[in-house]
Amino acid sequence: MIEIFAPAKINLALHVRAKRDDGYHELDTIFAFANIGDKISGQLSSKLSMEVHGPFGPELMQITSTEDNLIMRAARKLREKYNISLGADIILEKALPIGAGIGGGSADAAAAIKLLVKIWNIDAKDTDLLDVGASLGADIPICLKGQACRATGIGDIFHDVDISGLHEIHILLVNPLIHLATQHVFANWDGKDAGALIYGSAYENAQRGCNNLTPAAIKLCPIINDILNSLNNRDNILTRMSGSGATCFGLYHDFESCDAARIMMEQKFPNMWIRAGKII
Ligand SMILES: C[C@](O)(CO)[C@H](O)COP(=O)(O)OP(=O)(O)OC[C@H]1O[C@@H](n2ccc(N)nc2=O)[C@H](O)[C@@H]1O
Ligand SMILES: Nc1ncnc2c1ncn2[C@@H]1O[C@H](COP(=O)(O)OP(=O)(O)OP(=O)(O)O)[C@@H](O)[C@H]1O
Repeated sequence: MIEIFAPAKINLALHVRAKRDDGYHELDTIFAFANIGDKISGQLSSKLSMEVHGPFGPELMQITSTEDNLIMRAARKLREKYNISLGADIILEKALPIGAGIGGGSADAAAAIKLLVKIWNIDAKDTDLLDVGASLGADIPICLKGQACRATGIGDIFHDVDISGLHEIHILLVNPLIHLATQHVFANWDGKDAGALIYGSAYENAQRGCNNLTPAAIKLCPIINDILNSLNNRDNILTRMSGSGATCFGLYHDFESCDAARIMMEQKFPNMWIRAGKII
């Protein structure tokens, strides 16, 4: 059995710049990952199958059939592209909330691609795998890359950026357990270009940037505003929403401040999904 971690994707800054003719939006974003995520494991088999477990497993099975799961879609694409007749038994441990702006499905698809490349012993070029990922979702290429960076295009053109200091940062994720559909949030964007992220390092871009999908997400899910206000205090480096929401995050220099914020948020919002971890 091989196991691959599928970490939550965090947009430390997300600048939506323009709507393209194909309906997608040009972005400028700083991606990072947290040590909080799903787990995908699997082994070689004659058929392709998947099981879903974990706290968000039942919800995922209710809204998405196994065949439509991004993991199975990625597996079928790989089999077609590399002419593979083997199968695999895949197990997803779903720990990330669904439709949460932290790329859960994208992280799973990327982890499944990595897993199956190993199980099926595929001699694949990284660029070809990125193409397979991109054909399934805008966030999958960055989840395949799995490293903090700046991205433009629809989030698929990567730029080197100084990421020093990021790995020491503690992060608190807070999700109200309200599913926000990415396309609805984009449809409510105010159309104002937030500009390019040209402030230097990833850390500086995070501090000086913003997430200009936040007003659109708050319109659809007003409690995001309460979460952001509660997270925002003098002990943290930054408070922001990730992606199209509704997950918000606080960044902290040390474990103690992050843990104190976790306890405070758990008392205030006992029914929300709240996790403390680190940027990886
Ligand atoms: C907002 C982000 O989370 C930031 O990382 C991502 O760009 C979203 O990536 P994703 O969920 O993988 O997106 P996809 O599954 O490809 O697209 C879902 C929907 O989001 C909208 N979408 C997505 C990405 C993008 N750059 N512009 C868009 O307008 C489109 O309406 C699309 O139909
Ligand atoms: N393995 C999976 N995990 C989660 N969602 C999946 C998965 N496979 C398919 N989906 C579908 O994808 C939709 C988006 O889920 P996901 O959790 O990736 O959203 P998200 O966190 O908002 O993503 P992003 O941050 O990339 O916009 C779900 O509504 C679900 O129907």
